[in-house]
Amino acid sequence: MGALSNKAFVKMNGIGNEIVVVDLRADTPRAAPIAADEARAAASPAGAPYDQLMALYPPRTPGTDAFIRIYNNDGSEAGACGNGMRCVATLVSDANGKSKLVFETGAGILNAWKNDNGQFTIDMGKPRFAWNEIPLAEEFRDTRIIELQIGPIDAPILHSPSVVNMGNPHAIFWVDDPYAYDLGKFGPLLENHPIFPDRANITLAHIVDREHIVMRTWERGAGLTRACGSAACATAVAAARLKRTERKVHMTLPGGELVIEWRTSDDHVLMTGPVAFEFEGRFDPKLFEKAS
Ligand SMILES: N[C@H](CCC[C@H](N)C(=O)O)C(=O)O
Repeated sequence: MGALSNKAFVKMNGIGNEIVVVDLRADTPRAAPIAADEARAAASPAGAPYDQLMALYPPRTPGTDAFIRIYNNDGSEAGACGNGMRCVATLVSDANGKSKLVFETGAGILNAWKNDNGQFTIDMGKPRFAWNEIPLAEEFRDTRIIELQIGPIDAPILHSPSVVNMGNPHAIFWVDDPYAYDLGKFGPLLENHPIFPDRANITLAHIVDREHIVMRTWERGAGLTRACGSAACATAVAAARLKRTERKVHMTLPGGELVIEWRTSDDHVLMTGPVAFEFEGRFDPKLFEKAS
């Protein structure tokens, strides 16, 4: 029997990024990682359709509140999910009354804290820029802009993205209007481009001024979403690296607004924004009969 069968879940969203949270911390014996076909079954219409599922496991490192595994709706696992982390932080804080929390994910340990307005800030850690850390399939000495294009060779439709690893791989294409492109068509081509051996999240971004960026994202393993928090972090960092913005910017995504700050003192990226509760439910065991 899989880890999700008959398990309670909370459906939330982080500015429209569809998030399902499952708390497996009290399971005995300790809950197993969620199999890819089980994650896909949970995302089906008879389950709880999501962009990301955040599964909470008992802490692995003393002093942390939970170990978190993040699943995309195609069953793949991700190292980071900014919007999902704000959802988890809100739930855990509501339950234990703490306004400062520490979580561990596949990408490392991260801190979260509640602001006076009730919104959570997530410390997403340090961005990484080396070509083999993104990762890219071939060496680029400068990842602020890399050579990559789609469309006709002499009139490319999208070209010259910035690349950043924010716990997961991101490519950001700078455009005048992120809504003027068929991202549903180009997103999968770029996500699966051979230059990205681990695939990549694909963002189209427009720099409005030195403190404001408009963007939208085709997510690796989840497709078009209304918001991707780690992409907002990656985009803010990439724009600041190009010296086109300040290190603190507000970001407009299809589902809402985030504030991103790339802190000078330690190079960590801080993401702040709202979350919303939608409903609670329980996964029907029948969903997983065909899943392993
Ligand atoms: N929606 C998420 C990102 C999910 C990451 C995922 N699509 C991947 O890297 O595989 C966010 O708010 O950061």
